[in-house]
Amino acid sequence: MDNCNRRLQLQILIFPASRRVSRRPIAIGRGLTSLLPVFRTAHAASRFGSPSCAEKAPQNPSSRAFCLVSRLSFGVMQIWCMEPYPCGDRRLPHHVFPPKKLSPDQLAQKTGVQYFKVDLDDTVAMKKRLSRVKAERNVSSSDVFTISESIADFNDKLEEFYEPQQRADDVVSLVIDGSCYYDVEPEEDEWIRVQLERGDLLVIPKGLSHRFTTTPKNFVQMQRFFSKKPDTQG
Ligand SMILES: CSCCC(=O)C(=O)O
Repeated sequence: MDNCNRRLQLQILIFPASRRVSRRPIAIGRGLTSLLPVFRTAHAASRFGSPSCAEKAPQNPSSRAFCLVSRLSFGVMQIWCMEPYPCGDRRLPHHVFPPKKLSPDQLAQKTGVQYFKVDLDDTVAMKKRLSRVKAERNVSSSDVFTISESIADFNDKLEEFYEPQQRADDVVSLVIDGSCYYDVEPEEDEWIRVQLERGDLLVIPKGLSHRFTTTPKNFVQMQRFFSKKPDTQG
């Protein structure tokens, strides 16, 4: 064994993998340091879309990694380009590589999709925003839609909602609790993923191909607004 290999082996013996991860960034504080392995798992999950790599992603869909990373995004809506043929769990992020994020303005320019942040605790502001969207989008009714893994046909529902749809009316949704993804397809096989959380209001213009799924939290409650009766929308 040459000197170089001997040094490498010594390093591995002295700092086994789990310790090496948490040693280097000690200067940034214990709290964040302890999150690093979590970030790494989540990053791996989001970076890779191939079947082999998807297997490296957290197996438990309501994983701690996802919840922590999503909480650390500080409530700003996240939008990114998705790989065209995602393999494995559709609730994983399936970023293109290298990841490409979009701003709400870029999303609007590219797809016509509009996004608003609504402060659900400020009733006056919320009503103002909603009545504007309702007037502009010709909304005549709404319902409250909840999906969670406690419902009997949860997986069937997810299958159903992940089928690409094109609606004759705008799709208007306000997330009241939990989180979800809407994927929109401005060009064939070019998917953009929008992650919505509490207070996010999204308007998908009529005719734009889109699909829906939960995040790994498996729970979302949202108010959906219709220009026709809700029972026409499944
Ligand atoms: C969970 S509601 C989402 C369904 C949908 O995308 C649609 O109705 O077009």
